[in-house]
Amino acid sequence: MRPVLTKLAGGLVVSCQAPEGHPLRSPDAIARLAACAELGGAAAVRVNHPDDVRAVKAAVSLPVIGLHKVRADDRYLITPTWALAEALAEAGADIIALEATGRADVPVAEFAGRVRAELDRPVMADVATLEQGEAAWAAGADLVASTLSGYTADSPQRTDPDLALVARLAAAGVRTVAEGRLATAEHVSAAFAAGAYAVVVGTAITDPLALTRRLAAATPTGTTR
Ligand SMILES: CC(=O)N[C@H](C=O)[C@@H](O)[C@H](O)[C@H](O)COP(=O)(O)O
Repeated sequence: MRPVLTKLAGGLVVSCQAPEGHPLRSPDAIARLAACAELGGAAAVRVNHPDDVRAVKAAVSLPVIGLHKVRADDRYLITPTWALAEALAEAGADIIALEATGRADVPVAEFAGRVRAELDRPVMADVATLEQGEAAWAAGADLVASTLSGYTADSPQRTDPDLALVARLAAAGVRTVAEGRLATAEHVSAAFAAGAYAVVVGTAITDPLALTRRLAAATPTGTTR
């Protein structure tokens, strides 16, 4: 196993991302979120776009999982092309996350193989289903993440983490990362109990806008403001 992967074992990965229009949308703000993650005990961070990867690499010594989201008709795809993966490696990403739902430009076996061989980086395959996860693992992905469950038509639509998928992937011998809607310490513990190798938490740590909206909506005046 590549050394960087061992650093993630049993650890918390903090996803430090902010979309266009968000008050935290700047590489400097993302780097500050990553610094908080490092001080707080995260094992790694997950970062969108080469500009943010560069800023984070300069600010922290944690491993960086790089991705590049591309807007499609229905949702964001995760690093769906070779050129985007190449740019993330150039920016210093230690692990490349990519779309492994069948919607990348190239089949997952070819994509994962090229990232590992030509970019010399481990691959985190973002999937929505057990079948996609098993296929990505068979294709040589180093990590398989439940990231996209709940965001595709072929996966269960739910508001809590898909820990059933995590458990099934882990039981199939896949090195599995629990990602997507983990929001509490109980979710984190349950993900490891289900067999996760690592967990990723984003919104619940790094998006004060979403957190404010959720709690403001629970106030008597929240819905009228
Ligand atoms: C579906 C999709 O595009 N997920 C993205 C993947 O990088 C991010 O928007 C999520 O914040 C990340 O997966 C962490 O999940 P959560 O924020 O729920 O903890």
